[in-house]
Amino acid sequence: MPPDLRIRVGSRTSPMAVAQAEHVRDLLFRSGEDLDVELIGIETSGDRWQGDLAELGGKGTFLKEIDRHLLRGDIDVAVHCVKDVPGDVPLPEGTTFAAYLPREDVHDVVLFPAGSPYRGLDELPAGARIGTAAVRRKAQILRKRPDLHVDRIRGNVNSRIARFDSEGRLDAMVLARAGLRRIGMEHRAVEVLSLDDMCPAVGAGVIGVQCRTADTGIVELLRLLDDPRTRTHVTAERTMLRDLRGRCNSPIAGHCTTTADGQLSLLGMVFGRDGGHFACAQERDTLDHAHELGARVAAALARKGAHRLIAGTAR
Ligand SMILES: NCc1[nH]cc(CCC(=O)O)c1CC(=O)O
Repeated sequence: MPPDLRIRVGSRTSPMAVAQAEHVRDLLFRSGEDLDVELIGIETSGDRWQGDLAELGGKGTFLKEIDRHLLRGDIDVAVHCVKDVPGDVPLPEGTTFAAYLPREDVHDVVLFPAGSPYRGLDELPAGARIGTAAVRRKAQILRKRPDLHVDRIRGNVNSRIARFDSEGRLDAMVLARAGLRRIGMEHRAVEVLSLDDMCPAVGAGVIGVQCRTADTGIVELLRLLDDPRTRTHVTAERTMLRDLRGRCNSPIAGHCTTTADGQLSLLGMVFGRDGGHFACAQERDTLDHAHELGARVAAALARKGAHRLIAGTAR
């Protein structure tokens, strides 16, 4: 007997994206349904392009190309890092994130070259070079250590680590622990940055699984993988991001958690380019008010000058 349902799962071709798609495939197999799951790698122009992503139209470029495959029916399911889903454009009509997998670790970590005598950002001498592509990380590194140089490094996580090791140009590099874990490189993390020193990106550590809204069978199947607590946290964070009209690489951080007494707590931060200026707001609400909470934190940040900071015009 052929399986009841054949599902084509699309993802980008980087090792991290493939690991995520394989994880979703394994979860689908374990769902108990009779399935045939095929993984389809989609090489996007952003993966081939080695220049500045902003010139290509930003991180959303990857998403748009994968969306097109989903809408055209070349794939049935797309697997994304929620962190990479732009906050300022709506999802394409006719698609939905039917599952958010349980959130993984949200800490950023610091890598050092082999043989480095240093074990933490605090130990680095003035003028040391730190690699990261995220303005959120750059601002928070400079907030603590304005004497360090932050250099852009881009490409997928494996190629970043390969260049970091081979070029010897940088004294340290900051990456997400969740991403390292997915590609089996967690042993490279030397320092784990505290959440106070490095507020995570909106959607950090969350894998989102998208499908066509009209595919009710697949929507129902993916629902089995959905983690309601993660969905609530992502809803609060992404409502905040949307209201701030955060671009893919805006200097915005946001982290929603559930407190011990069962409330939602959302911390939002917006940074100026040099890390010297920032706005910060934290609010609480009940579990059924994730949207309202996100909107309230965004409004509080706006009152504190968030839009000038995002535009890079604060002083
Ligand atoms: N921008 C790339 C990206 N998108 C998601 C992750 C890490 C895993 C996650 O937070 O979901 C990474 C790598 C990194 O930031 O080091």
